[in-house]
Amino acid sequence: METLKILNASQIRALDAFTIQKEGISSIDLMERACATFVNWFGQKYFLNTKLCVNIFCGLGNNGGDGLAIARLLKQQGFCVKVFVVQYTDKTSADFDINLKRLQSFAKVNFIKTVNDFTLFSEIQQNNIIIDALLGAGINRCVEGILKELINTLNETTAIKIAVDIASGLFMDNANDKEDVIFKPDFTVTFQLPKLALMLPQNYEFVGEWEVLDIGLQEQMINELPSYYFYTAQIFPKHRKKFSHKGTYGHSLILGGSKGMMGAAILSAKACLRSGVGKLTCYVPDIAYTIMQVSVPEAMTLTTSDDLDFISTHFTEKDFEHYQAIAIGPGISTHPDVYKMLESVIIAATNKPMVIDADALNLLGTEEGRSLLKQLPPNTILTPHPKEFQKLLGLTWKDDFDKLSLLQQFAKKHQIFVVLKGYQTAVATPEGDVYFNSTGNAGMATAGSGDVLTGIIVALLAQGYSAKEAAILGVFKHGEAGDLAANSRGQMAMIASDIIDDLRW
Ligand SMILES: NC(=O)C1=CN([C@@H]2O[C@H](COP(=O)(O)OP(=O)(O)OC[C@H]3O[C@@H](n4cnc5c(N)ncnc54)[C@H](O)[C@@H]3O)[C@@H](O)[C@H]2O)[C@@H](O)CC1
Ligand SMILES: [K+]
Repeated sequence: METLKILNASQIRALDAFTIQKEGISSIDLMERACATFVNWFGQKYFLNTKLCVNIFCGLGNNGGDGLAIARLLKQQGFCVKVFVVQYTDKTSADFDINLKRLQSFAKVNFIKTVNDFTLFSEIQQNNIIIDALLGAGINRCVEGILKELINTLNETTAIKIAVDIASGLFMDNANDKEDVIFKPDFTVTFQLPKLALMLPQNYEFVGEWEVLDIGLQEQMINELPSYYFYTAQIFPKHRKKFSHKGTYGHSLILGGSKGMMGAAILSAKACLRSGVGKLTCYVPDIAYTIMQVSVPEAMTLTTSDDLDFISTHFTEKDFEHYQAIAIGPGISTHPDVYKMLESVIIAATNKPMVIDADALNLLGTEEGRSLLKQLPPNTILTPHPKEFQKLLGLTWKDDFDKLSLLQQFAKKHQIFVVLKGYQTAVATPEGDVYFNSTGNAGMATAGSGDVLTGIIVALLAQGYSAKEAAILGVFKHGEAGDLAANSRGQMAMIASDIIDDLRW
């Protein structure tokens, strides 16, 4: 698994300083390296678009210093560049000063002191570019005064907007107030590592698409610095053995379905079979026996014998002895008898890897259900979307940073994995670590998509992947299949079955 560690602003400052000391370079050299990397990225993206004018807005600290260096390097590459420095204070950083001198020797720099000076850039057009180098990682309060006016004005333009390192005004490690004025970029180009602020849904319009540029900060220190947060960049499944047979890859049990909701169980079953499991048994209500047998011929089917619309069986440990992993939830309904069934499963599955989803989460998210949480076997995987997670908690959160911390506490308290679904799905571990997923798209916000994920995860569990591997890899491959489906037919046309069809291992 390849992950990028997410470090906070002060850790990144320490990392910068360590790199400078270790390599025996000066901070201005590191800035130059970062800016050259940025300009290389920019050149690859906009090389053919010679007509565009690049408007670079610089603050007075090192983010502003970056802006000045980027201006110089872009000008050297033949881009049309206009530079604006906002003089909101008298204080400048040393590297800002050096880069201002370097730039002024061959380019004009416009200074903005008051709103009246905004006429200097009034002609920014639709196909122009704005580079935001006003404030970066050094921000310690919300923006005010001339900076606020400027950011509001820039946000109203139709130009393509690019933030250097992080959008000006956006806090890296904690929540902004709703009223804060923040630059709204189309792209955030951030240095070395992703930042926590880029992971959270509430910041979406202040991030846009984002990309990390490797500026060669010291790997050794990145490895040593502690963090709870990781971004899953790439992850590979294990190889299958040549002399293996279906017994090698485990037997999954999916408990799912009720009248009118058999689709959920079928989607889970198909996704499970497409994810390398050796054998699959689906336990469904009596009324759904034929439906399951016809829809998923590869799966064995067991049923209740009570003629009911839902599964109300009371399971014991013995019922599960032939299975390596269990999934419960897709389409089971929230009937009180189903709650009793769920309770029996949780008690009987003490030593089985298990994934709990959908209606099973709704049942656990009731007053009565929450008391069952402490009985969950360690390492159980829960896959709630935010609404389900809110019910599981029995309380709501102030903002996404608060939600994240509640997620970590919840996973730690119950010693389980919680897959909080959404864009950049967050997988929380019993240690309180969080892995943000890098695959997936809004086309996956469609009925049945979660059932597919449950099927993938239970297949991985049955094959002997640890709960951590199954949750992180499952989420990653689910998103990857979603991206393939979106590429072939577009996000709006996607349905959950397309995600199954596009699973590639
Ligand atoms: N440290 C390094 O070696 C490197 C730093 N780099 C750049 O440096 C940036 C960080 O630079 P700085 O630490 O100088 O900080 P910034 O340039 O983000 O901010 C400058 C200063 O503005 C003040 N400030 C904070 N909040 C403010 C607000 N709301 N309104 C007005 N002023 C405010 C603070 O005194 C802060 O130090 C990074 O984001 C990155 O762009 C890159 O050049 C890569 C290398
Ligand atoms: K910025």
